[in-house]
Amino acid sequence: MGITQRLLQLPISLQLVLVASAILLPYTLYHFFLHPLAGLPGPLSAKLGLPLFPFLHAYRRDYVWALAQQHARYGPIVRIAPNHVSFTSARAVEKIYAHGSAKYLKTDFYKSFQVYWGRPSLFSDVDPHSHADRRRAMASAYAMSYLVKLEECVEPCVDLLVEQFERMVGEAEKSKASIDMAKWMHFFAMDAVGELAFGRGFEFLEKGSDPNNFLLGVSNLSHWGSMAGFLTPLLSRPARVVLKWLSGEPGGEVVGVATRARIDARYKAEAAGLVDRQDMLTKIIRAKHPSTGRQYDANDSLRTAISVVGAGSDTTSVALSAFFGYLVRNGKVYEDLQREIDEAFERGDLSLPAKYSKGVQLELLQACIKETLRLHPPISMSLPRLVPHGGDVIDGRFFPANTNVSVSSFVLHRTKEAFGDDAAEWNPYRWIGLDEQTRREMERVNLSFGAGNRQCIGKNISLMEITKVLPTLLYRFRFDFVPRDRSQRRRVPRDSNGSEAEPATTPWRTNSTWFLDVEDLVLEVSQREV
Ligand code: HEM
Repeated sequence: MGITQRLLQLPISLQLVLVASAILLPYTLYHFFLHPLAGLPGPLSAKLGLPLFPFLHAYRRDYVWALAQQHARYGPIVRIAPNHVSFTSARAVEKIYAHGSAKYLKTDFYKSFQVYWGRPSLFSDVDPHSHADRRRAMASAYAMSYLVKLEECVEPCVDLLVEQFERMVGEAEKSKASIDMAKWMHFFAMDAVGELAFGRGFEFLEKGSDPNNFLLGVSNLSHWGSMAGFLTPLLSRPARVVLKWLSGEPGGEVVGVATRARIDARYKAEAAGLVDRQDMLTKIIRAKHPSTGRQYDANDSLRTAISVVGAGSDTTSVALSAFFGYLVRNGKVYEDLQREIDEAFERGDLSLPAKYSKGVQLELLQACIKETLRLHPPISMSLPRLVPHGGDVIDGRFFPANTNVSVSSFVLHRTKEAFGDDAAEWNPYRWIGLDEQTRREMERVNLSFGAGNRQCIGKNISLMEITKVLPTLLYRFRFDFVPRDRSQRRRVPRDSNGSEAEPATTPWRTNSTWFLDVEDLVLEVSQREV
């Protein structure tokens, strides 16, 4: 009997396995032995040609910790997917995210968001020319000179947050309220961004709740985006359905539903000449395409405003929550910071709510914010870029054109090479009293807001929000972490080093999707005598 006949006599399932192996074998052998990245260390799946490692850990919401483990095991250069290399050195940062250079472009990873919303936004646009046009058109909405106007829009949210805390403390037994700071910081950041980008907050602070599961929708979208990014070329309709199922309901479409009506109403008011409010939405609607001079249409404005919500809400809320999570565990810093804030109020430098221009002068406060963003960078995904035409040398090794390369801020910021022996610790004093040279070296490896042409355009807005709300809350209230036993926790907490933490001593749970989310940060809040 010939070999073909013998094979045909095998059970059909075995025949299918053999056919699949015959097709896949050359593919895996190529990736293992012949691919230009073959020989680089990394997870086996990458060597076999499968993007399983990043996808699986995005799905499990533990991407940053898994990546940190790979680097601890293999060193500063790791092949994490068939065509994706992760680095952890200052030299790689300088090459990949060089300032003033558009050589290394964003990869298809970002296109997953285009697939979701139909067209690119300022954040997800991978084309350097249309991105440059968008960035120029939107520059005035983010300009430093406009910040004072935006600060006025955010102020009612700070007042409302304080009122709600006063109410909760007033109603609590012994005037000590257990408040989930992660939830309330999320409400604050989302309402603030709503005021800026949609002309009105989303009423989370007013209601103290999220009846339409809007925040869950944003969080599920962030999970979706982190998984989908690694599969972009394969994002067929069935794959999208499966990803949607994996990331859960509701999806990001709740954002579109909640925001469309606001944009339409503002367009009508704008046409009738009834808009005198100076917020980002005014700028977004009036923005003109730099080349054609034409205004963007309502769909474009909606996408731009949604991208402000996507990029500017969870990031700020994560930063605020992480700040409290670290502060309550560091008594000495808390004491010093409280003194700095109280003295500023006594001198009359700060008033309620705190002004950005004054808060920015508080040295320790600013150091605490910087340190929080260092150790807990709110964007948890690495920011992949394409090696340009002709290939390039990174970290002493040549990489061919179109290799995906990235540096994870989370992993880089925790290396001793970047931040010294105590890199894994929250130590705000590291940012104080630096000579110019050391400060520049630390900034060189500080990727919290990204770097280069695609650096965060909303950095000043978010620092304004954070600098207003923190001294205001810390002046009015005392925050303590009261150890809780396991039965009081919704889930076993994970500390920011990724390990399952002792529930009694860890104030939060963290997750790594697009954002390094903070959850379940319940603190005991009481009013201070001021
Ligand atoms: C603590 C708060 C924030 C952090 C840590 C943060 C971080 C970042 C990072 C790392 C990037 C670069 C992403 C990449 O290279 O792929 C980025 C981009 C961006 N951010 Fe932020 N962000 C924050 C707040 C905000 C706010 C409040 C806004 C809007 C009001 C905003 C709007 C944007 C936009 C539009 C981009 C895309 C810019 C471009 O590609 O030209 N961000 N952000």
